[in-house]
Amino acid sequence: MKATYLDPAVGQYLLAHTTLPDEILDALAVETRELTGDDARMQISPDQGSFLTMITRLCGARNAVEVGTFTGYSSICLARGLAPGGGLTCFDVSEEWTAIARRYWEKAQVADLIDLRIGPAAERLLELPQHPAVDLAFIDADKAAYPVYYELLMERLAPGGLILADNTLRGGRVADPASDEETVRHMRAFNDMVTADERTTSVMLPIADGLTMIRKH
Ligand SMILES: C[S@@+](CC[C@H](N)C(=O)[O-])C[C@H]1O[C@@H](n2cnc3c(N)ncnc32)[C@H](O)[C@@H]1O
Repeated sequence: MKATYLDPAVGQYLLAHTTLPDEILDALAVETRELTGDDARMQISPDQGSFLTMITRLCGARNAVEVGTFTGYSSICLARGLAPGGGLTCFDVSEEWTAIARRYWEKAQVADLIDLRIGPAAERLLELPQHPAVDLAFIDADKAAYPVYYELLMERLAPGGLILADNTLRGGRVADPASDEETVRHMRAFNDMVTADERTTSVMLPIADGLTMIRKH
């Protein structure tokens, strides 16, 4: 349970009443813990994975983008929600972590739907054409660069398209005036920028570590 600001009993109840991940995602979570140790905390939570599949499907997304793939959990969830004929373009700097993702894309039978671009996402996103427009994008990489990813994606987003930004609550610390961590300051600045953006409407959801849904007008 990633939502650390929730009462643990409520968190367990919530998980018990959400569609569970399948054995492929469970195996990926176990292998990620074995191979990456503490870095495994970066992986999205099972309830968030179910949400990503559902929202991708509800949007009818055909052209989806992920910034921050790690070992592949969220990319499998996004790919599973794509409309027929759709595709997902993934951006990450790590060959090592995404090699695990590639293995699990094969197991999940979504490898043919995913195009992985290795390198700093702020540079590689510039190569993404404006057409076809992006229907849905998930941002889950280095927090300082969220505003850059947001602008690059907004330029490529279809009217009515969605950006989902992860970790926008930082364990609730964004709302704690005593918290002065660098990533918390970055996330407060990003959240303020999103709220002030008149091109969009947004909703901050208290799922996992905070997930903001931003819809372009
Ligand atoms: C929080 S993890 C992503 C977790 C993933 N969404 C999942 O469900 O497992 C963040 C990822 O962002 C990647 N990353 C960090 N800085 C980056 C950059 N400048 N460009 C592209 N990817 C970056 C890291 O290599 C890491 O895999």
